[in-house]
This record gives sequence, structure tokens and C-alpha cells, in this order.
Amino acid sequence: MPPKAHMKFGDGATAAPSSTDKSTTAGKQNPFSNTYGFKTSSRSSQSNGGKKRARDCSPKISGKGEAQEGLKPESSIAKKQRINGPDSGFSLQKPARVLPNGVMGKTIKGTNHSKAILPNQKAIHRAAEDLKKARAELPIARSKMDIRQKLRRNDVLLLNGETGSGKSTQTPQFLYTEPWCKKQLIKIQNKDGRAEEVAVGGVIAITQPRRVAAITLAQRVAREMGCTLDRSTKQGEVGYAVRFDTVVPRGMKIKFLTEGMLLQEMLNDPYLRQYSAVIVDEIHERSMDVDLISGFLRLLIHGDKRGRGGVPLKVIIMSATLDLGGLKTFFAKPETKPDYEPGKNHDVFRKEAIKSSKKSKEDILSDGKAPARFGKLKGPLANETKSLPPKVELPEESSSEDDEGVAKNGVAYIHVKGRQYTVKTYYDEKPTPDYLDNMLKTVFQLHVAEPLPGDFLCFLTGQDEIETLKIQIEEWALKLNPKLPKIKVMPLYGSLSPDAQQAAFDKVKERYTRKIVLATNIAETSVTVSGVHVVIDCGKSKVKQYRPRLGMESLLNRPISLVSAIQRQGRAGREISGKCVKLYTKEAEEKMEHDEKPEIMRSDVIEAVLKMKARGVDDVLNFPLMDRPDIVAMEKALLQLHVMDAIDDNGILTDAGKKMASYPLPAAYGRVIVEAAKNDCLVEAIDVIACITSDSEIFLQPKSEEDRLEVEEHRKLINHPKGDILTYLTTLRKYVQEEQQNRLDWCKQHMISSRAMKMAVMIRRQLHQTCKSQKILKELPPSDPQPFKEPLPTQEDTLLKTFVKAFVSKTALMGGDGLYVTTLGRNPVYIHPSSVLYGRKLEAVLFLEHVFTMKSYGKKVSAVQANWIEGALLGNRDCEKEPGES
Ligand SMILES: Nc1ncnc2c1ncn2[C@@H]1O[C@H](COP(=O)(O)OP(=O)(O)OP(=O)(O)O)[C@@H](O)[C@H]1O
Repeated sequence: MPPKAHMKFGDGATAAPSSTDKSTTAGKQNPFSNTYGFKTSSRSSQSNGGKKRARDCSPKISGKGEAQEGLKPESSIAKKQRINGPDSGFSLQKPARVLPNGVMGKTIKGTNHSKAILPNQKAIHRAAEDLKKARAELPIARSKMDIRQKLRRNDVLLLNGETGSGKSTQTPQFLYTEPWCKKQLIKIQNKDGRAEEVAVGGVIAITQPRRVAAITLAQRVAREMGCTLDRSTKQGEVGYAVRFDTVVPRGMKIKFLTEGMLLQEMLNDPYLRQYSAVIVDEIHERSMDVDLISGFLRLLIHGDKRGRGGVPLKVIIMSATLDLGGLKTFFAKPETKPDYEPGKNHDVFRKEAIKSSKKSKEDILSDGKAPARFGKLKGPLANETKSLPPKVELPEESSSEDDEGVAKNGVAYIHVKGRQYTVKTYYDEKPTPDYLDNMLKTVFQLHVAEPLPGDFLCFLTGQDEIETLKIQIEEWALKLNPKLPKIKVMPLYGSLSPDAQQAAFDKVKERYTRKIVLATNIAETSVTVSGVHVVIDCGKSKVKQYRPRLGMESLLNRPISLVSAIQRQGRAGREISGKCVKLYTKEAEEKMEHDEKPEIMRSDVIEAVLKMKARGVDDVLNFPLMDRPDIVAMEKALLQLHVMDAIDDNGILTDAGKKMASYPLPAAYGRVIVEAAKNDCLVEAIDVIACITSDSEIFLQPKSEEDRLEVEEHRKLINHPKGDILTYLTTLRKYVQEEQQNRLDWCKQHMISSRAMKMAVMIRRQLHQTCKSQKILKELPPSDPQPFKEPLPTQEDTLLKTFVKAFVSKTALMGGDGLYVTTLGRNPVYIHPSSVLYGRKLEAVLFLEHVFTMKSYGKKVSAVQANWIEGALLGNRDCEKEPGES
């Protein structure tokens, strides 16, 4: 609870809550204490439509107004909302049902099941019509013909446009009717040399770094095109594919999908035959998958097109913060001799980008006027400053075209200037050590000052911070002056259920309420969170870092890059002019790295190498990567794959390797599955892997001592003395022995994430099916619930040995000084407090994850035997020794 001394906001002199940290309170006295509320009518009368609405939304007025809104003529504000916002048009009419794409539907009498809603076609088309005007006003609309022309004459287009200019939603819609986008029946020669007729093209793929962006963009584009899109859609022009959720309707022309899904599709369709074009969106994120996709696309554009019957694949690369120089040379026709050097692009990009950022400092996002609300501020918002331009100019020669508009190097380029709405940026005056505390205060300062409608989107580093801040905001909100708008806090992070994620995007339904979305960087690119006017950026994010010395990956909290700062800022000003409040100084921004190092250069590349091999790349060292990791790292990955039997002595993918690559899992878990199939513990191994690779932690941490004692009591029944692997096995089996309707209670009792368990069950089902189709699982296990069966001690050891085989690099032995040292590298490692083995001294341990905080910790730890490790290192699968034997 916040300290009692906190006054209610609006109680008079000090509206800002007091802080335990006096230094951060200084200079942060709430400047709005006398200006909030609805009395100062002069402010409201000066306001724009949004501010006027704040008055309309005061409880008294809105109470009356809302009841009659459906009858009232549509106000100009409501009309504006309807045009710009996804749901606002219908919120006035109180439909009985709203379809997942935000469009009204009719319910068939006698049923209330959502699938039974017949979409009201007229309403859908009217919604699309209403959006037309807003679409026509997007900056990219002016480039429509140019984009079409360039792609008629060239196969590659680099499209650089500012955040919110309309790239993701409009580009595929400009292209799907193009003549080159028609599906064609083509005769090709198949592997056996025989002629075969295949369909090529007809669909445009557009990749997104994250599932939430793929789904929300698909829904928006469907709405703009006047078609339905939900899980029951059978016919329609727009679809999407993300893990565990694919909607691919008949007649689909545009498909949003995650980068991982496109790579997965390439396993079965290496020539991407179903596509006429692939749009790679947000390439600046430089995930490992996008780097691999870029390499494969380069091979498809410039290589042998026989697999596509000679039909070219168009490639469009898009970003607001695109590194153009390197990409131009990367995709250029080899015969034009671009000065592309694999593995060296990141530095080239960086130099060009920094040079360009320094060259031009005009504020392209700002309208140049001080915003009325912040004109006389003190404290963190006082230092109003102009934002850095997010664009990077393309070097002159690259746009050179012949008279027909054909780019000499095959790579066309378009820069879309401007965005629809302005964004004002504000910086902290001085650095603050506790960004969470700073965020909390800023949220309330702005809440008091900012009119409704106007939701906030706050960027934080991870789930824990988000959940902590959510509780704090909700506690503080209880103390607010009741005249102020209510607050609804919506978390948004990767491991939330899709429905919970979607809720953060929906317009808030409660009256006189401000939505405050607390997000990780999953909301950083591509997305439009409806209703958001203000972005608050903590300036940090969690970054995965490979530590070659330790041979392990860790998650580190780091300042974001300039590119991320621009993207975060770009989440404001999408439906109306906005503000971005940065919880760092202008100087700190100037010192930011231009961009994040590409993932492939800071990660263990074993996954990348396996993915390349599985997609037919024999010579991985010469695969065209924009940036190639250190040759030593690549060789190490090849060696690891060889040790795992994924590749043979000649570097050719083995059957085991093919299987490993087919699971949507890190290579080592794939290896566990292959090994478990041999050791007759496949079903058990799948249960454990499903829990571990669920997208959030299964075991929740008790928040109080009381909770801890209670949970410990319940968890005694699932905690296993041999460690976390067997604890996961017990947990999943105890969970699925419960009837569906009891599972939530069971999870609550054991403080287990019900959401994570549901995901684990889905992963488990997917793995059972894949293994069955690979014939390593004879039959699918009987469906749940099944009675709990404890494995025999020998079965437990077999399972642990199987994991040791795949994770031998993550084992440690007890040293003479009572500390664990890793088997490879001899580095000290400690058992993490979250492990059931915390504090135990054992002969040897296996840990599946590693984190580096104050110390080097192993997580998900199991007790193993030194001779199993030795056996695994020697590749001796049959190294048998009884427990306790020295
Ligand atoms: N889900 C949505 N709800 C409401 N408006 C949306 C939605 N998606 C897009 N828009 C509108 O369309 C505009 C263009 O969005 P789009 O995603 O195409 O831009 P973009 O150039 O790809 O931006 P970014 O580079 O930030 O991803 C937004 O600024 C917003 O006005």
C-alpha cells in the first residue's frame, strides 16, 4: 500500500503522491494541482475535440448523454472517432454483439455462441467505407502509384516511411490486385525429373516480428477491406498465421505472419510458391529469423527460379528506421558488383545512419508549437525538446534508374515523407535512478493533467515490473479525487493469453475511464493501440546476450537504442496528435547506440545454423547473411550440432537433425525429443519440455511470507527431490489428472500460472502430433484427464540422462570448496533460489537455463551423476552406473 501520508489528488496543495525517495520527488512537484478537474472552462474551450470530450465525459454529463447517445445525431467528435478508431463508431450504437474485428453482427435466435453470429455484411462494408477517408489521408496514399510502378519494373523495393505513415496496413492493399500477383499454374520439373503442374503466387505475405502485431494488423486490414476475420472465418481476403493460431480463409490474398512462421513454411515450401510477394516489415529489429529470411529471399531473387517455374518473387523491405545503405547492396543484383561484404553490414548501416541523423535535426514529428497543457511545466515535463528524425537518407546513387524506371542494381527505393499526426516529446531534466518510481509519478501527473479521451501506453522492461507497477497504480488510484477519471490498467506482455493481449488493444468500455497500458517492447513496433495519445518510455529493455566465455545466454536490462526510442515514440499520434514523455534526459538519448546489435551477432547461433541446414544450405559459412557472426561461433555451432548427431561428419543434416529442426523448439530440446524416443521416455520428455517452453514461468512467486508458507505446503506434493525436471513432470501430470473445471482452482492453490499450464498443454499436443507423424511416437496418448502415475526411479534416471545428453554444456560438478563449477569452462555457477534444489550440495547438477544477475545462476536445476556427464561427453549412450557409485 502507498504510505498513508499520500493525499488524494486534488486535495489541494500537493496532488503528487509523496515518495520514499525524496531526491526523485524534488523537481517533480505536481504542477497540475490547481489545474485538474473540470472547473476551468477556459481551458476546455480552447481545447481540441479530445479535450472537449473530457467535459462531456464528466460523470454527470456523460451519465445522461450516454443513455441517449444512440438516439442523438452523431457529434463531430464521435464521427472523427468512428473514422479514425476501430470500435468507436459502434460504441455509440450499443450493438448486441461486436465481432472480433470490431464489426456488429446479428445473433441467430436461440443461440448465444459467438460463432453463430451472422456478420452483417452491410455493417462490415459501411465500416470499410468509413475508414476510406482516413486511409486516403495517410502519407503513404500519395505514393500508391509510385509503389505499384516501381514493383512492376523491379523485384525488390526498399520502403522507408515514418512511423504511422501507413506502410504495414496499406502496402499489401496497394499490391494484391497487381497483374504480377495473380495465381498461375506452371509446369515445373520435380525432383524425379518429371513434369508437374504447380500453382505459384496469388498471395502476399507480410512478416511481423511479433504475433500480436501480426494479428492486430490482419484484423485492421480485414476491417479496411470490408471482410470478416475471426477464428471461424472460412472465406476472406485477409488471413494470419502465428503459433497456435492460424486463420487462412479461402480466397486469401494478404497473409500476416510472424517471421518464425514464414521460416517454418519454408521447410515444406522452400520456393515460397504460394506467394507472389513477401513484405518484410520492421526489418530494423534484426531478429535472427529476419536475418535468415533476408538471406533466403536474396537466394530466391537472384538464384535459380526453376522451383517457382521462373516466376519472380517480389520482395519489399519496410521500416521507419531502415538501414538503407547496407540493404541496398545486400539485395542488389550480384552482376552490378555491389560492394556488399557479408558480415560487415551492421557497421556500414550504423555509420550511415548516425551520419544522417546528425545531418538533419528538423523536427518532423512536431508542429512546432508548445502544447497548451505543458507550456509552463516544471519538473520532468518541462524540458520540451524536439525529436530526432527517424529517417535515414538513401545514398544518392542507389536511386539511379533507367528511362523505364528500372533500378540499375535491381533495388528500387521509396521514401514516404511525413506522418498523419504530430507527436511532441518531453525529456527528464536529470537522470533518475529508479525508473519504476519515476514512471508511477509521471503516470499520475499526466493523469491529472491530460483530458479524456486519451489513453496512456507505458513501456517497461518485463512482466515483473509491469505486474508490480500495475499493483502500485491501482493502489494509488484508490486515493484519487473521485472527480478525476477512473483508471484501468491493462498489462501487455508476450506471455499473456491472446485474449488478455487483445484486451489491451480494445477501447475501454467503462465510462469516464482512462486506459493505462503497461507494455514490454512487444508494443514497440507495428502496432496501433487504440485510444493511446500519450506514450511514456522508461528507456530500457531486456536484451538477450550471449556470453561466449560462459557459453551461455543471459537476459540483461539495458538502455534502449535510438531506433527503439523512435519506434516507441511512434506509438503515439496514430489516431490523433500525441505526446511522448521520455523518462530519460535528452543527453542520454544522444548517447544511445543507434540500434541494437543484430540478434545473430549476440546469440548462440546453433538455432540459426540448424535452420539453414534444414532449409537446404550446405555451406552455412557462405550463406548470405547481412551480418555474419564470428566464424568461431559458427564453427562452434557446427561442432555442437555434430555432437548432438544433428549433422554427420560431412556436415550433412542427419535424420535426427531433420527432426530436431522440425520442432518449434530450441535445438537442445529437439535433441532431447530425439534421444527420448530412443530411450523410451518420449511422453515424459514431452511433458517436461511443454512446461519449460511454455511462454511464461509456470511457478508463480509468492508475494508474502504467509502465501509462501501456504504454497510450500501444497507444493510439497509436486516438488521432486531430484530437481526441477521431475517437478515439471509431476506438475503437468497432476494438472491434467484434474477435470477441466477444477484446473483453475488447482492452479490457484499451488500458485501455478493457469495460463502457462494451458499453453503447456497446447505445446504438448502439438509435439505429440509431430512425433506421431514422424513415427517416433506409436500412438497418441489417451486424452485427459488421466490418473496420476509416478514414474519408477529407473525411469526418472533415464529421463534425466536423456536431458544430460542434450544439455551437457549446462552441467556443473561440485568442487572441493563446496561450490559448483561448470563442466565445460570451469566457471562458478550457483543454484538459483527459484529451484527446488536451492541450497543443496550435490555431486553434479544439470541446469537448463542461465541468468547472470549479481552472480552466475543456473535455473531449472536437476540432480545428476558425474558419470552421466562423462558418458554424454564421450558420446557413450550406454554409460550405466548405479546411483551413488563413485
Ligand atoms: N488497429 C488499428 N486501430 C486504429 N487505427 C489503426 C490501426 N492500425 C492502423 N491504424 C491507423 O493506420 C495508421 C497507419 O498504420 P500502419 O501500421 O499502417 O503504419 P506504419 O507506417 O506501418 O507504422 P509503423 O512503422 O509504426 O508500424 C495508424 O497511424 C492509425 O491511424
